[in-house]
Amino acid sequence: MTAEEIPPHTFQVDLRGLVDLLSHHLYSSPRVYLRELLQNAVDALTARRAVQPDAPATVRLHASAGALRVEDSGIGLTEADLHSLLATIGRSSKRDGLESARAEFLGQFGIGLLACFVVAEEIRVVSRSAVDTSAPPVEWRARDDGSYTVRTLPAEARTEAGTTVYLTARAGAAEWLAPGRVRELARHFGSLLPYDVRVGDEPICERPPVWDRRHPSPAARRVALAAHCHDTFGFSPLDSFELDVPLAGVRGVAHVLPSAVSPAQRGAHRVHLKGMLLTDRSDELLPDWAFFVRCVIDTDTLRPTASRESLYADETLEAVREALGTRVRDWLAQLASDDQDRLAQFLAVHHLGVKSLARHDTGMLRLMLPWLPFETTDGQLSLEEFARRHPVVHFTRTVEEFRQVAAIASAQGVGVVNGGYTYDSDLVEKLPAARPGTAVAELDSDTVTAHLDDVGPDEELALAPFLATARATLEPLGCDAVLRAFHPVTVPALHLDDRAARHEAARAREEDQADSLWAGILGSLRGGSPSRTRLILNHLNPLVRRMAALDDPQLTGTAVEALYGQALLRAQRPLRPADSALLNRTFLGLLDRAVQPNQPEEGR
Ligand SMILES: Nc1ncnc2c1ncn2[C@@H]1O[C@H](COP(=O)(O)OP(=O)(O)OP(=O)(O)O)[C@@H](O)[C@H]1O
Repeated sequence: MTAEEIPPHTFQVDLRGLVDLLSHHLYSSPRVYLRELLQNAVDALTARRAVQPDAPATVRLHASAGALRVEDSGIGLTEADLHSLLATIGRSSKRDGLESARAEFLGQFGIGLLACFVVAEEIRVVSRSAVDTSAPPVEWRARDDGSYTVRTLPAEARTEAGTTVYLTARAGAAEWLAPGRVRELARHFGSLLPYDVRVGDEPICERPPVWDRRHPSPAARRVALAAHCHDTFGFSPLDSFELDVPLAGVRGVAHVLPSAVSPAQRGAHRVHLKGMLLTDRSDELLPDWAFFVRCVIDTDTLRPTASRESLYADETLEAVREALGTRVRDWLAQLASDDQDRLAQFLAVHHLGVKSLARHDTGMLRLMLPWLPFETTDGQLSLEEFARRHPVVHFTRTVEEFRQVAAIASAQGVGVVNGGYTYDSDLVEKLPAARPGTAVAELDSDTVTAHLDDVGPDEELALAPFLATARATLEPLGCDAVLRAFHPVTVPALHLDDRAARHEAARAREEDQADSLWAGILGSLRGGSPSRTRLILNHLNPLVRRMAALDDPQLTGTAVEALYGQALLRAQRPLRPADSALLNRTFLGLLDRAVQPNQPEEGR
């Protein structure tokens, strides 16, 4: 028994479902309907010019209450075209040709006209072919329920070749077809189109684009670019420079932001495709590190996605991104050689971006070495200057370490760079690659302690009781007391910890603040011999010497606690509850001592 033959079926499309899909999911706003109309008109002009180079090339938009008319002098359509192209969703005349011919057009997906249903309940197209001159004008009338009619019109209904699209607004969408709105949208999307496009009588194109205009002087050019930036992005740029990547068919301009932005904030660049604005929110056009510029470009090589609101991620986009990145980099190099005032201005705002770039780009690091600011024991300095002053570039990995050791190290003539800020230690470590011959070494608290002078054995012995009191006082705080001689003499005590001790301190802090379950878990993490912090008492400091000579152990204890508290504050450490309590206690204890009435002398 053979299976019964079932004839093949064709998909039915529910247009209302499709329009809903387009309006709510594909396009970001109903306003794109106008872009699709402009784009179809422009493609029709391009197609006609390809066969009739001298043909007129105009687009006219006329808006009036709830209705819009878009008239082009393009290639036009025959009755057969209407059936096969307009009535078949997904069919496009622009995909039929060779790849090279296709590249001339903006559309390709065959869904653009549907976008009009987002704002219109009826679309009427009246067209006359420029190719088949004997063909009569034809009319296609489609409703949003998916029904359409086609009829032939008398020759006088349209004498010229070309197409007119009429939209009738759907309920609630009339505002999208209002004259003011149409003018605004036409300017927004079409200002760089290479044809004569008008709303009513008003031209909307501003050709040539600002980057292709001639200016009487570089200064005039700068002013014009700044004005363009202000109009387009709403800020006055720190600088503007041209983008020109002929191989990728890209022309445009980049404006440098005048204030700092987070590197995480993605760029919002404006991308025009053959003049038509594709998106004003492109974040994939430039490498991430170039977050300090905003671009406007016109290209004929990049491809849009179906929503036409972002770029298709392919090798071309990759190549364009790289080429534009190189251009931004060249601009920086040029500033470094020709306009150092402006470079300083730029770096004051955007040094983070440049540092991030220099991490992966030794050439850029080399170029920027004299300019990028770093915090060092010699003050705010470039690495170039710092390396010139110090035979070894010592650096710390954290801001905390820098705070602990900076004063001590510099008193000993050891220069230190604070590598604790974003990217800084990476850059210091890259220094030998960018500046051959430079020695770089990490400095940590152990290295510093090793550089501090021991106190002689006799003195150490003599001070043993004082040290014993100091150790007993600091024991409950998990801190050792050590006596050393170091400069500057004005620093009485140093609070030092290594990373393990800091980790342990953080754990202990958590444990203090945690509820009992957490405290149990955190407590079980405690290592066998917890790392301890150290209070290095400076034997050269007069106050410490006087303390060592006290014969009142209670006062010695309070004084040692006070030094501990002061050293913590100096290192800008987070205070544990026990540390805050200690600070209060010692402050009040010392105050109490200070305000004691003089003991009456015996016998008086
Ligand atoms: N103004 C016009 N003049 C001549 N032909 C037109 C016009 N508007 C539309 N067409 C024809 O209708 C076809 C379908 O248009 P539609 O806007 O739906 O898709 P598309 O422009 O081809 O592609 P996309 O979806 O990428 O915009 C076009 O390929 C074109 O052949």
